[in-house]
Amino acid sequence: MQALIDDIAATMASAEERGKVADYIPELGHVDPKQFAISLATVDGKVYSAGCATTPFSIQSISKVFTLTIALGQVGDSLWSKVGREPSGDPFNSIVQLEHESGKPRNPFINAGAIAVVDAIMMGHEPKETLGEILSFVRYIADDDSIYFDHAVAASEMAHRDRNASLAHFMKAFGHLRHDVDKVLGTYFHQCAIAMSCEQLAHAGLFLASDGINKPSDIRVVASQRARRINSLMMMCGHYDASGEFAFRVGLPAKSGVGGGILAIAPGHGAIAVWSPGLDAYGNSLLGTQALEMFVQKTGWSVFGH
Ligand SMILES: NC(=O)CC[C@H](N)C(=O)O
Repeated sequence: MQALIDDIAATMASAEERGKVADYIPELGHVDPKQFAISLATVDGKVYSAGCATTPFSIQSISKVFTLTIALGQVGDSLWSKVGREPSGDPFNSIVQLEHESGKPRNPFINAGAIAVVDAIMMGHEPKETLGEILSFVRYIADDDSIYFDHAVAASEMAHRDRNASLAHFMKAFGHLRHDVDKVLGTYFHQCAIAMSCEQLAHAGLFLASDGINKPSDIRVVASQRARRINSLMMMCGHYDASGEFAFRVGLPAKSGVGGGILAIAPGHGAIAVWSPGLDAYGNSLLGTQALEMFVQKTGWSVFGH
C-alpha cells in the first residue's frame, strides 16, 4: 500500500496542470499551489502517507461533515426540517434555489445548508461556545489536540462575506435562521478555517469508514445508520454540481473544500485525505480528484465495484 501512495504522490508531483488556487478568500490565495499530500488511515489502524501529509491547510467545506454530525447528534432528524438532502446541481455558493424553495437549502454541504446547520448547533449560545464545541469534537475524532482555527483565514472570509451574507439574510427572511446573521457567519467562517493536515483529516474521517466507530479507540461516535446516511450525503452532494462527475470517476463518498482538500471514505477499508490547493472550475481540488481516481483504480475500493 505504501508503494501505491508513494506512486500517486510522485505522479502528482510531476503534473503540469495544477488548477487555480481560490482567491475569493484573499488569505487562501497565498497558498503555494505546488503542494500535494495524501494520507490513508485504515480501519485496522495503519497509516500510509506521502507528500506534505503533516502540513496543516484550511479544511473549508470539509468541516461541513463534522458540523452535520454534531447537529444530528444534538437535534436528530428534526434537522431535516431546516435543510434538505438532495443534490443541488448548482455551485456551492448559489442563491437561486433558495428563492424557489422558500429559503430551505437543498443539502447540508452547499454554503446555505452549512450556514443553516451551524445555526441549528448554536442553540442560543454565543459563537465562542459553539466554536469550542466544534473544535473539541474535531480534536476528539482526530485524537489530536493540536488542531486549531486559522483566525487569519476566518477574518479574511468575514471581510469578504457579501455572498455568504446574502445567503444568510435570505434564509433569515424566510424564518430559517434563529440567530443574528453576523454571529452565525462568524461561527461558520471559523468552522471553515479549521486547519488540519491530511494525516489528521484521514484519522478524523475513520468513524465514517467503520460504521460510526472511531479508530483506533473503538469508541462509537454515531450509530451505524447515521454513518451510512452521512456517507450517502457525501456521495450525492459532497462535490456540489460536480458530485455526479466525482461519483463517476472515483465512486467514494467524499467532501471537498476550497482549500484544496478532499476527505474520501472507503467503507470497511479506511479514510483517505488528499490535498492540493489548485482547484477545477467547480471549486474542487484538481489533483486531489485525480489522485483519488488513481487510488480507486488500483485498490478497487470504489463502492460501485472494481
Ligand atoms: N466550497 C467551500 O469550501 C466553500 C467554503 C467557504 N468558506 C465559503 O463559504 O465560501
